[in-house]
Amino acid sequence: MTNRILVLPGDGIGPEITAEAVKVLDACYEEGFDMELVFGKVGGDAIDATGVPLPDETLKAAHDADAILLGAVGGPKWEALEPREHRPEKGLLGIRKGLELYANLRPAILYPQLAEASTLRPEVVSGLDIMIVRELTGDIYFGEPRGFGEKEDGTRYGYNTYISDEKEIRRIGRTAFDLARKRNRKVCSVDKANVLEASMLWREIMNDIAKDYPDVELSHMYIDNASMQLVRAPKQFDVIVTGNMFGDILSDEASMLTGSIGMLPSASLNASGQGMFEPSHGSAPDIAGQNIANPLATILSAAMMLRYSLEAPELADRIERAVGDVLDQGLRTADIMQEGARRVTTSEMGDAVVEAFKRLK
Ligand SMILES: NC(=O)C1=CN([C@@H]2O[C@H](COP(=O)(O)OP(=O)(O)OC[C@H]3O[C@@H](n4cnc5c(N)ncnc54)[C@H](O)[C@@H]3O)[C@@H](O)[C@H]2O)C=CC1
Ligand SMILES: CC(C)CC(=O)C(=O)O
Ligand SMILES: [Mg+2]
Repeated sequence: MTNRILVLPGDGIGPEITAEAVKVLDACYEEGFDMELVFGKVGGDAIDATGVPLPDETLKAAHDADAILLGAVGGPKWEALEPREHRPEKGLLGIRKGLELYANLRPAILYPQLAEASTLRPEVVSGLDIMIVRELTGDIYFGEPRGFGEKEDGTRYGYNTYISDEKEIRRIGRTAFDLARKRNRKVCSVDKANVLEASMLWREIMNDIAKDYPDVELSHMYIDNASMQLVRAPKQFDVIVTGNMFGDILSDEASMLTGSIGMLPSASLNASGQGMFEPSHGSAPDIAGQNIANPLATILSAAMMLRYSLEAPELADRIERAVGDVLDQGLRTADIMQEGARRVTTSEMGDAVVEAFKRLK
């Protein structure tokens, strides 16, 4: 069966990094992986072409695809655009919601070759392998009402609603516990249940789910403490399960433990296993167009796509080994550059991964 992959390069460094992941997918194709790539527009790229960040055509193509590979969206060109529903980020959120991609998996794995690139001492991070499970279609990013208002005295305000419902909490909780069973059987649920009602319900439901998983250890941590613990002693964590906003922030923090945000891939899955795969970072406008961005997070996201949505785990393993191989060779983009290593461009890094992939049959 032909695997239909929708590629959405997006904005900023998006086109540069997705091009490198596509090279790796092409190498899979050359070895018999049956796929068809379809290209589409989202974010600022779509706004420039059609006036909206998520054209109907893109959403339909997303529904029709077996998996989606996305670069990143957003940038200064569109950040003050009105109406705000038409800003690039709404295109990304629209796909997540439209396909009900509620389970965002963000693995923070330290490649041993990058121990020196981590912001923490090697002994604190060596062997680091955390799975952050972030709820992706609820929380304050989607809660209504939201908007701006004005008080009687003329003071303006902005407001959002943090709402978590039982169904959403249960399904993401189960995702986390199921994953923990395949790992080290430890789930840490991160919330702010000392202050927020939405978090109090979250914690109650997590405790309830835990009754079905007596073999998995559940702990709870407040988000402020978790942010601190993640840089104090990150190896205490196995699976972290948390809400949309806390997970967004914690995963960027965790990325620095692995050397760079350019190393952190992600999978966003729905109940039928369909998924969107994208690096955890944004469109990096500060380095866009210079061929210096790290494409490895996107290449590793393509590997997650092969593992989680397209039933080709052996190709996923091989891509991950190829990434290890290029790091062994001492090849580094600017963000993970180390003394004695060889600095390479975005496209040189992609070429090197393809070369290693072909060699590591
Ligand atoms: N999934 C998405 O499409 C996301 C989009 N955004 C959007 O991206 C734009 C920029 O947001 P920022 O807050 O600056 O976050 P960002 O993640 O784009 O960049 C933060 C910093 O990390 C660096 N960086 C990011 N990816 C890199 C890579 N692959 N290689 C080397 N360095 C890398 C950037 O150069 C920058 O210094 C905004 O419009 C934001 O809304 C932000 C996060 C996620
Ligand atoms: C548009 C943002 C919510 C995207 C983001 O920062 C993320 O998913 O990490
Ligand atoms: Mg983010």
